[in-house]
Amino acid sequence: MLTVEGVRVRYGPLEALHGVSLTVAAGDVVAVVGRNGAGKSTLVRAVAGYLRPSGGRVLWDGVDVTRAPIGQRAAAGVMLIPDEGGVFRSLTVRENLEVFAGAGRSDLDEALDTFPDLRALLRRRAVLLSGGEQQMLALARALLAPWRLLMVDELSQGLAPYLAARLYAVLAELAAAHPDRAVVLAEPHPRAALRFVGRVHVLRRGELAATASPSDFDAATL
Ligand SMILES: Nc1ncnc2c1ncn2[C@@H]1O[C@H](COP(=O)(O)OP(=O)(O)OP(=O)(O)O)[C@@H](O)[C@H]1O
Repeated sequence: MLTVEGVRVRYGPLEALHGVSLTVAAGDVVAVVGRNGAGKSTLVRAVAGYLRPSGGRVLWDGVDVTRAPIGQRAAAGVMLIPDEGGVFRSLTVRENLEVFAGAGRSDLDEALDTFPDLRALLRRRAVLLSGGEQQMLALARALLAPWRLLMVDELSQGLAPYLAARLYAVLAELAAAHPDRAVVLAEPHPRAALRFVGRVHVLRRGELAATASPSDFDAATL
């Protein structure tokens, strides 16, 4: 489904990714781990189209989308929840969900059934939500879009461990229920995510340093 081939990304004079290659197949739930600054966010942003690689290729269903705009990739099912969550802070919870559900679609039940805590918050502005509630809203919104590849950058950031575990479990269940879908978790602190993923890609200083099964993954390799 996704093939990343030798992708390089530069920020001005700094090259943050030095030719990273990996694949994600339908049904996969994978973690991309690495220390702060290793290049995790850069990689998922390049896949989603927020950043233009300076080298290499991103293939989606075999089609070269390296230079395709974000909207075109999103329409094809490639979705990123960025590390700042990406919710519209001045809109209410309901409005945030409706924007993503698309014109004419009023059925928010699928997302609200998955995150029932949001039902009581529908009229609250996103800016007033706690960090955990904002993460739930960001994920709930993503569920309303027609995603096939969902990448979440630092899902566990600022969350209580029980809540992070619940959100990982929701994503893993969604991937299991829809074998044509895949989930990529970019995580600096991978321990809590490991039991939900089938594979771990370790990024180190902009390079893919290792790929391991969660049981073989050794945090010392970070
Ligand atoms: N907008 C930017 N301008 C310049 N350099 C950047 C920019 N964004 C990231 N970098 C640099 O690129 C490298 C990779 O950063 P990136 O954010 O991808 O790492 P990360 O693994 O996601 O880290 P973290 O876990 O801290 O989010 C780092 O050296 C970082 O300083």
